[in-house]
Amino acid sequence: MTLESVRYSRGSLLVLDQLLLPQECRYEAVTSVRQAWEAIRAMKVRGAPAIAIVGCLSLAVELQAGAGGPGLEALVTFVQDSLNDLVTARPTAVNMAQAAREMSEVATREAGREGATEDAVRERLICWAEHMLEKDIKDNQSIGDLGAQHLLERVAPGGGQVTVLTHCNTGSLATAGYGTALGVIRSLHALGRLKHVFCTETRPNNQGARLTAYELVYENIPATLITDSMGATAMAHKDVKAVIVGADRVVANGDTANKVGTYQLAITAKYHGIPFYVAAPVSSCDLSLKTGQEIVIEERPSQELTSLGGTRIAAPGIGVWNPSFDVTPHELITGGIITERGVFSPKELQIALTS
Ligand SMILES: CSC[C@H]1O[C@H](OP(=O)(O)O)[C@H](O)[C@@H]1O
Repeated sequence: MTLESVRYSRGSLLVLDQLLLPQECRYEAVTSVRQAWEAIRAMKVRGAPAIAIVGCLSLAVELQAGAGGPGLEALVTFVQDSLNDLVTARPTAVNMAQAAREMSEVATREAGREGATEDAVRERLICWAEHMLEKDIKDNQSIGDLGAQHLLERVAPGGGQVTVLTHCNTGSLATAGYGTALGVIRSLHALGRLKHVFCTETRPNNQGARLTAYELVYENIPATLITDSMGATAMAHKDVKAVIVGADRVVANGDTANKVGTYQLAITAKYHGIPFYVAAPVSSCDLSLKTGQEIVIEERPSQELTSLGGTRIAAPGIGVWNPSFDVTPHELITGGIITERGVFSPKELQIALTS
């Protein structure tokens, strides 16, 4: 059985409180968009695809319970207001914003149909959100398989096993299941071609140590935890053949926002001649932005740096800068961008996704 970030059945949404892992595996009911917003903001649920899925499913749960209306106009306004609210929970990952745009279009289109009824529009919106959940798992499996194949052809064409390094959590917990970068690692393991994974500890909330390590142990994948600052020495001494990370937003020129620390790993990988891959669904690609400079980077509360488990560790009075993400320039993404539609160089991405 794989780990589930989300448990959903019509009218009921449970999310795994990831702040409690690995000590406790507790699911929490989400019955409203407001609760979803709070769970996303607090990082109980996290990861670009999982954020969008939980956001849209929370709206589906409210719609199933009869929220919105009466009347088509009031229903559409309720849906749009709810989606606009969800987008504000965390700004960097693009998936929630893309999903909000699409779901909002569905609401407007369905409500505008001749003879449209409130019940029919409600049903269509709920089905749309449910479909997201199914699609994400399939997309991740494609990312995993395409990425593993590409990576092996590049770094181990003659056969044999490979050691890889990954950053942050991009697994089942960050998606509807299987994972993006961690999906590639799962596929390598399933093929018998994975020798070892190095996973970084990662801020905020030590997601690598608490979540990625948990998933790797759970799946019996051979893995070692390192601190973020050990990336260079791991590449120099541990026969790392590729670095694979996820993404919160990939823009038109291939620049990629991902968990802070990604950028330094990409520089280090280039220095060592190690291919650097980004694995992300098309829903994490934002072709409306030309370069990474346009991406809004979320800044997290200072307590995430100054305290550990509720105990203050930093000198009182010290200033804090705590960006949650950084942007890796496209020229450092030397392996490619792995999507469910194929593996593309940053230069190829825009044309590949629009043709
Ligand atoms: C497949 S998830 C992509 C992305 O999400 C994480 O961000 P966060 O934990 O802040 O939600 C991280 O940057 C992952 O690489």
